[in-house]
Amino acid sequence: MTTTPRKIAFIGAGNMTQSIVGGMVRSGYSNELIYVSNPSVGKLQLLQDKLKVHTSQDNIQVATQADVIVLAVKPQLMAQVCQQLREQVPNLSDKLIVTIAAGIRIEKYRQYLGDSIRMIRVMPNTPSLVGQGMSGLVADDRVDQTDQDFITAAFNGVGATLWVADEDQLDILGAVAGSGPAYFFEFMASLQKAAAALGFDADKARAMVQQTALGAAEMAIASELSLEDLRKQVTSKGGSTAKGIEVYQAAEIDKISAQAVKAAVQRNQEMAKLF
Ligand SMILES: NC(=O)C1=CN([C@@H]2O[C@H](COP(=O)(O)OP(=O)(O)OC[C@H]3O[C@@H](n4cnc5c(N)ncnc54)[C@H](OP(=O)(O)O)[C@@H]3O)[C@@H](O)[C@H]2O)C=CC1
Ligand SMILES: O=C(O)[C@@H]1CCC=N1
Repeated sequence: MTTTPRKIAFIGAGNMTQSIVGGMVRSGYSNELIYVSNPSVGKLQLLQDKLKVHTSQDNIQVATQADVIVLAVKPQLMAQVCQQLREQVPNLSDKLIVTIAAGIRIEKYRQYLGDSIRMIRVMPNTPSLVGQGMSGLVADDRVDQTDQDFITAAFNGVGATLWVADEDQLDILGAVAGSGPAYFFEFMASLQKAAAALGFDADKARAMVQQTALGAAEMAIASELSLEDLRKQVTSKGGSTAKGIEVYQAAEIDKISAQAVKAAVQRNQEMAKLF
């Protein structure tokens, strides 16, 4: 998909912006077209040194120059940041507004930024930094195909994209894929600790865990087998894996994941009300 490059401004230079901007530049998006603002200078300096994008401590300055504004602050700060943009950025309704914040609904942004905005909500994740992100997207009915293609291409540059039907689905995607890297890191850390407890030093334990995670993920992507069948391929009858899997199943791993995802969805819904 070829799209016309646009000037894109990120408001907030935290974890997620660092990942997306890093991934975009690495995938060939011109750093000349990327602007980032943040109140403290440390993160801006990092972006400037590594990626040579434009940086500023002034949200209004970067937002005014851009065709696309990406809101990348914590949900708690969104109202305040939007208020400032609404008051001080000329022609806001001509710009495409993208938000990556969890929870907050498009309807709320219309209250914050004015009823005439056009908006896409994206739910990315931090592996965008290494080009392996998973981003969910949903647009309001004012966004045209050109806007959708532009944002799809930008986020395809940092991984995979999935348009979802509505904001309820985005909450679920966020609870699985947005938060998901944290679940996988938690699980990987637990395996690392298990190996360390049996005598491996932490570095070697980490190396074996992360390479195994990578191999399993790549196999899952490459294979047409179900995840269940891939698991069975490893689980020799009467063998060692069966004993390990028995432990996970006895602890009801499916139930644990279902509870974790539900809890995260619920928090997205709470944030929609709170912020
Ligand atoms: N982290 C993740 O995995 C994901 C996060 N998200 C969403 O992305 C958004 C950002 O999250 P994340 O990057 O983790 O958060 P961070 O806290 O890492 O980043 C937020 C950034 O916003 C900056 N900031 C604070 N106040 C302002 C302001 N008034 N104007 C401009 N910038 C400001 C902060 O600067 P300073 O530190 O200097 O105060 C900080 O650098 C959230 O809404 C979250 O829901 C979505 C998907 C995944
Ligand atoms: O924890 C959060 O609220 C954000 C959204 C998904 C990942 N981080």
